[in-house]
Amino acid sequence: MTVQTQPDAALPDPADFGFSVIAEDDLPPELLALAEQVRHLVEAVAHTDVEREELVAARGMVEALTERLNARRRDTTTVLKEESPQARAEYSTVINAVSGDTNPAAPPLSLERTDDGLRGEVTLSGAYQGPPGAAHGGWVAALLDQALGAAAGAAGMPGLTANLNVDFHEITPLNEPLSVEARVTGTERRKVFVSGEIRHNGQVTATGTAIMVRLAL
Ligand SMILES: CCCCCCCCCC(=O)SCCNC(=O)CCNC(=O)[C@H](O)C(C)(C)COP(=O)(O)OP(=O)(O)OC[C@H]1O[C@@H](n2cnc3c(N)ncnc32)[C@H](O)[C@@H]1OP(=O)(O)O
Repeated sequence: MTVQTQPDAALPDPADFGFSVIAEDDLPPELLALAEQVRHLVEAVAHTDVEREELVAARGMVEALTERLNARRRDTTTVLKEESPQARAEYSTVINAVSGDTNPAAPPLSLERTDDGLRGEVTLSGAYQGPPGAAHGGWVAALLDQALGAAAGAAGMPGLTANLNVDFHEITPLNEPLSVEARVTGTERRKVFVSGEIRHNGQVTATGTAIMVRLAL
């Protein structure tokens, strides 16, 4: 198996598939701030134990706010074009469940290039709980899936996850900074082999490997 990258000119352009493409500058900072505030709201709703009258009042406010925000909606499939320091264009969905800055459901995980792949930090709030005090395994897998897929994309080989294996070595704690790393380990025709891990305080909590199948051009 060999690790190869391809020139930018050969990378698929999402616009060719009919998707709307926007740049980072097109996302107003006010939207990022709103999404962050709503993450706090979700965490508060998940944990609140206030009186029923307060719950009814809060629901009314959130209902009114939902109506205001729905006045103008972005297409779900909108793609974000990011210019990396190396000037290679990278693409991701704006409303990405794991890394979407404007998606309040996303933790969000943001990744940066390292010598051999990508690395990022993320903290999962109590809203991502599975067992008491620990992250839900599905979300641990989602962090790895995103990082592994992004590592293939950052290496010039964007694709879809065909197979994902996750080993859970320790519980992944909530409300603690986690580091996520991923890299390409090999290629075979359209298959891109990737591996990665999540660490808390340097201790590996979960490892993952995946096969990404490159988009057929
Ligand atoms: C843009 C960059 C940033 C993106 C970051 C996003 C991260 C998030 C990643 C995701 O969550 S992706 C969403 C979850 N994945 C999917 O929804 C994929 C659904 N499956 C498919 O669409 C197709 O099955 C797939 C594109 C993966 C493969 O179909 P193809 O018809 O294009 O491929 P084909 O069947 O010809 O197989 C190509 C190679 O992959 C191999 N392969 C296919 N499925 C496999 C599988 N499940 N396990 C192992 N190998 C598999 C297959 O054997 C073959 O290997 P060989 O070259 O050795 O012959």
